[in-house]
Amino acid sequence: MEKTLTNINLDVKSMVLCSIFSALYVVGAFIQIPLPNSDYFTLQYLFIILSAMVLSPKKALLSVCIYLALGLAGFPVFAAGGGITYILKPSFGYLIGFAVSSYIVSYLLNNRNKKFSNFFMAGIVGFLIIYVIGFIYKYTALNLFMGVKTPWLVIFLGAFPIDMPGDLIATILAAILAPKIRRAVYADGR
Ligand SMILES: O=C(O)CCCC[C@@H]1SC[C@@H]2NC(=O)N[C@@H]21
Repeated sequence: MEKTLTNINLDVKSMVLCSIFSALYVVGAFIQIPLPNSDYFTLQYLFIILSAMVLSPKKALLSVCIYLALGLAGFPVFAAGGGITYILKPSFGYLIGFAVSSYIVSYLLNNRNKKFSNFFMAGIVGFLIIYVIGFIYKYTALNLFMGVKTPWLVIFLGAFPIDMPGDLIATILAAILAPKIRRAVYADGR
């Protein structure tokens, strides 16, 4: 299809947004409360879900991949630093979950009515993806890679009192903010 000036403008706009979100994941990782069992309450989740609600599936995934590449290359942009050995850390599963959920949440919203309930439901799917992948990885990392015997209940209870309620509130916040950001950014009502 022929590229019009408007198409190019929109593309530049979403690429800029994509980079802004990658930077926000870094900021989100710095705003944190360290918790037991290599867990951290951070604002990464809020920005991941928000970007998935605002960007197209490929752009949302790209913004997370840029972030992961920066961290794995050694920049201390994750909650506990960075570097290739970060893949052995118990919290790395959440980072994988960010990539998977960013694509799926955005995909679920494609061509959907942009009402709060659709944003919220898609966000809840993202929440479940991040926690399921995060928990399985954390269990494997602690029990197998690090040899620290940790039952599933301890993994679940570690995230239950602070992370999960915080991220449910973040999902609501993202579902409220996303339609407003989309209206401001996409003049074509996407
Ligand atoms: O090591 C990292 O950078 C990833 C940290 C991930 C923290 C997870 S995301 C889901 C849950 N909610 C939080 O606030 N913390 C955990």
